[in-house]
Amino acid sequence: SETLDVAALREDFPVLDREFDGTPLVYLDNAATSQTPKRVVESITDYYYRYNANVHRGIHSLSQEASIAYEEAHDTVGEFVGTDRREEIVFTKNTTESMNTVAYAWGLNELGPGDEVVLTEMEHHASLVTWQQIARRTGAECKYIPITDDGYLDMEAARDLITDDTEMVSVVHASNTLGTVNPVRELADIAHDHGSYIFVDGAQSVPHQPVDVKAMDCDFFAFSGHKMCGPTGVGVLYGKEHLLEEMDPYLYGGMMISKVTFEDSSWHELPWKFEAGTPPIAQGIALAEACDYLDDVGMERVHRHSTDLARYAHEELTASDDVEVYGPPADDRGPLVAFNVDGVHAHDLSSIVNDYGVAIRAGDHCTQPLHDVLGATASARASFYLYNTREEVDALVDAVDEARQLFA
Ligand SMILES: Cc1ncc(COP(=O)(O)O)c(CNc2co[nH]c2=O)c1O
Repeated sequence: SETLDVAALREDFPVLDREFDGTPLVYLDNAATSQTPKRVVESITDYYYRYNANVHRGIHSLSQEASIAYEEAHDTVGEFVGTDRREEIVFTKNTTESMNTVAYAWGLNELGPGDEVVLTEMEHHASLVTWQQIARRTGAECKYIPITDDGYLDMEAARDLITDDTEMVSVVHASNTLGTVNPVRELADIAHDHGSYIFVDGAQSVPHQPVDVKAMDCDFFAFSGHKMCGPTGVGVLYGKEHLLEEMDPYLYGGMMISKVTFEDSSWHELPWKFEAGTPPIAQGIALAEACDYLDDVGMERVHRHSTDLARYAHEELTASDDVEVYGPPADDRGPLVAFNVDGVHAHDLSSIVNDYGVAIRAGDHCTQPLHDVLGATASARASFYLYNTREEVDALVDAVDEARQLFA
């Protein structure tokens, strides 16, 4: 069917049965981290119970099993985002480390005075602070594509800002604050027309919509396992093979080498060149399981379900004229709403709705410069996923109303 059987899916997530003093949990903080289905958790226990061993093909059978499972996990994760080359899929700790890998291994070597890195005003600190500091260390300059009043990227400004001096465009695919989904293929074409690379931050898009890195033509792409039904401790860096081939490693040590003498060393083949030391073996295998889980649910259905909930929440919250929701209109956004209620600080709001079992986030969502642009010191944010329901949106709206009464 075209819709999700949410009641059946919720059976996969025991944590959703939690109660606090008899009040059922209403988990609406999925942009921070998603919940983890039983079969993903079981893949971790199965690894530790049956074939825990260090990888990279130790001679013994247990290591062979662990190595093959870990290597094939790269294939499964690659297929999930549209590449059939495991050489293009590096497992890291998280999106943040994936971005730092390119900023250090490429940026530190290639950037210098006169070079420019073009970001957007809606970047997460994982890319904004990283490129800002690498630019500071190399003498390069960061520029920021502004957003329009209704939370879209100003594409006319983008065309002016991306020039032949631009060496890297780093852009969030789906904003974790505005809900804006950016035209990354168009941005990739503009970047490439000027001889620049493009890095797409997919932390909030891969969990929620079908992603094809080849159709997008991005040079680098990053996302995190814990936001897409996977465990914490594993992230992914996708890179076009020839670019990763040309890049120096980011971290040095065991596993990432081929030959080592006292004088010098040579590197292992891709993607292992970028996976120094003992990698997140169980986590990588579990991330592949999470990809299979989401494929079984159906990413088009996940996307439709989550964005429908965000649309409903937007409409219900803005029915009160003291609520401001940031970002694009209700019917053109990713699966989240960041908002403020006049007279109720976001932290107070999230604390009060928590008394009703509703878990949302309050703060800057690691987008402080964006909040400066929005003229808000903080915002509350509800973010949805495949296991949330319209009744849970109603619980949010009712709890917000309780907060409103308290502060009236
Ligand atoms: C767009 C975006 N980029 C990068 C990251 C960093 O991911 P990590 O390295 O796995 O932490 C996040 C996490 N965003 C959030 C983490 O907590 N609340 C959030 O909105 C994000 O939303």
